Amino acid sequence: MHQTDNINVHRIEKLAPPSEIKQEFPSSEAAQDFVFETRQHIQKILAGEEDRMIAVVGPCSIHNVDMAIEYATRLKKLSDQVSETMLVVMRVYFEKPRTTVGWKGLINDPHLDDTFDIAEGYRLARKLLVHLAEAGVPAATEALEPVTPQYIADLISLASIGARTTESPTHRQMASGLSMPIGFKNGTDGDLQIALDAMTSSNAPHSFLGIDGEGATCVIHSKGNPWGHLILRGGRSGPNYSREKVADAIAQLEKRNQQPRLLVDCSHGNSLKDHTRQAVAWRDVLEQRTEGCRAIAGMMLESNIKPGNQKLTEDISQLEYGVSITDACIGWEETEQLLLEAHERLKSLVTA
Ligand SMILES: O=C[C@H](O)[C@H](O)COP(=O)(O)O
Ligand SMILES: C=C(OP(=O)(O)O)C(=O)O
Repeated sequence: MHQTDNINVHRIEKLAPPSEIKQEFPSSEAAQDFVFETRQHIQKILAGEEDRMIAVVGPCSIHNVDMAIEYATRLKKLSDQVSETMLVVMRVYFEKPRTTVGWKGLINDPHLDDTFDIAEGYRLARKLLVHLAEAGVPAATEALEPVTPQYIADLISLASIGARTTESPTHRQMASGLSMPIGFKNGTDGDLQIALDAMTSSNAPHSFLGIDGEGATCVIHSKGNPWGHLILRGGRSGPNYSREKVADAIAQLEKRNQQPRLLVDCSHGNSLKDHTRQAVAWRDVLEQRTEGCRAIAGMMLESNIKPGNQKLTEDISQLEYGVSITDACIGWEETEQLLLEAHERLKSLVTA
């Protein structure tokens, strides 16, 4: 008899359920309150009820928890300085959707050596997220694997669905049940339609497959997520943060009776993947906002302790501390400069 299933599967491992990992790294009452309150502020900004902007700032990916904590410590100090004009949320991206193949992030491969110790990945992710929430640093992440939210979503204030998965019904369903506001990136080709459709889809209730806290397969009946928003990230057709492109995005949102609120990702297609161009996008978008474009609710920067990026080598002891192992990021000095500059320019827009 020929075997007809699991032909292309090498091995299947059981994974500790969310409840077990959460018990190891529980979130405190203070952390829960902090996440709850941060989400409320983000919602108010998205609804146009707060004059501040959202600034999602941080590494392309987290590959070293100590490094992430050092980054967060710097960011906390900086966000306190600019808190009157911006709600700074740290990019704490644990899952990387690759174009083809490559390291898929700290959760998938926490030891950076293709051992795929996912249970340890979830432990490290929770350990870091608990630390951040207790230190008063809000976390934003990309929601990629549909089971991951059961492990970490209680500690996340803002999520996004990436350019490669915005068109996926599975991700839209997952988004419909997530507890935090969720941004949808336009497609890698620059197409906005898939993100607009994703907002409509995730705003509706869905019944779909997922896991519960014990790791059992379940049917999840979601209510719909009313806090979907658009993220302009540029694409193969070029950047899409110009006045013209932003006006077109707003018109498309309005035509669909969707809230005309969006975030601009200054990296990816909007920087043509050249980190030195993120500042160009940042300043342009900031000018649009200071000229009165209220629909721009926030901006995103890929930033790290040191600028640029490096290849993930087999000998990880050779990795340079503070440098991204995925997309190139701006360094800390430039991050500080861009946020402080934005703070000065946004002051006049904030009513006491
Ligand atoms: O932000 C991260 C990357 O742009 C995304 O994961 C795709 O990366 P890749 O094209 O290097 O695989
Ligand atoms: C993968 C990312 O972006 P995008 O989906 O826009 O490529 C990201 O923000 O890490």
